[in-house]
Amino acid sequence: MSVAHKVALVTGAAQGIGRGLSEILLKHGAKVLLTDVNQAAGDKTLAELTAKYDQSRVAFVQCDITKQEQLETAFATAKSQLGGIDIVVNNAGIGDEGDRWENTVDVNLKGTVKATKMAIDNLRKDRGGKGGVIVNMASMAGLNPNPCGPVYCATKAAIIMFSQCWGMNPDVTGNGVRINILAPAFVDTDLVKQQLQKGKDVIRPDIAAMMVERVGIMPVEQVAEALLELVTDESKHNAVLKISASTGKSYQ
Ligand SMILES: NC(=O)C1=CN([C@@H]2O[C@H](COP(=O)(O)OP(=O)(O)OC[C@H]3O[C@@H](n4cnc5c(N)ncnc54)[C@H](O)[C@@H]3O)[C@@H](O)[C@H]2O)C=CC1
Ligand SMILES: CCCCC/C=C\C=C\C(=O)C/C=C\C/C=C\CCCC(=O)O
Repeated sequence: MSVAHKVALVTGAAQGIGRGLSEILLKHGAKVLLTDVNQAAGDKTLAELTAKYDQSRVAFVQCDITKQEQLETAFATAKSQLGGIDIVVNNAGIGDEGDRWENTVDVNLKGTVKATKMAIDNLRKDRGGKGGVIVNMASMAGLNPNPCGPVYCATKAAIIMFSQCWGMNPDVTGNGVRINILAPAFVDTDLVKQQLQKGKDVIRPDIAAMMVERVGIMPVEQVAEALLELVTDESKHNAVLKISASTGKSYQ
């Protein structure tokens, strides 16, 4: 499926991986609704992207994925402002592992669950949608255990299982909806910089540093190419695409 003229909604799109995923979709002709909890960063990214792409193809709406009503507004905005919804990328996530670990469950797991359920409801042909594809952002940390971020790893493992359970539901597949999962290893973003370089909220940052040394850190663009594959290749459904700087892409 070509993404040209399709409408994508991307969560956590103001910076990092989400911004990169949004940009590759724009480059290939999609319309993109950037959504993010951070209004200032979203406004800045929108200004930068409208300077590069047709401004009728990109918009921003503030949306905290833990808030049902803000998600509803975001999905409604994609329809009213960009003309529909074909692609939903549930990318927003955080890595707090210290005293704020419950936030990590709230955002990574509960927020992704809320947004996925809303995406399914909006895409299903029997509910007025056109069908389409959902890509949920997991992590290699949700597949390979490590001692550095037990809560983070658990949320990412849960995203994989949750997504695959919905992805094998005939009410979803039978109504034109594909669900895929992206599982990157380390990517060059603020999340990694803050958690690894400053040791913020990472349990055993020394071991995390050794993992980075062994696996390497990818540019955001490498993850964006992997997303495009999951969106455009219609044979990919319930696929878990792993990607790392050292081993490249492979399907689980
Ligand atoms: N950077 C990495 O090495 C890897 C990151 N990931 C995942 O990729 C996703 C993006 O991470 P990065 O770009 O690295 O992080 P980042 O911290 O650079 O960007 C995350 C974005 O999500 C937004 N966000 C945070 N909480 C939100 C909420 N409640 N609602 C809406 N937006 C929210 C932030 O404002 C920010 O713009 C996350 O789900 C992360 O777990 C997965 C594998 C590796
Ligand atoms: C979870 C590691 C500590 C926290 C570091 C900060 C952010 C990391 C975010 C990620 O999602 C990192 C992704 C993968 C790390 C886990 C495994 C990589 C090793 C894969 C392998 O064994 O080949």
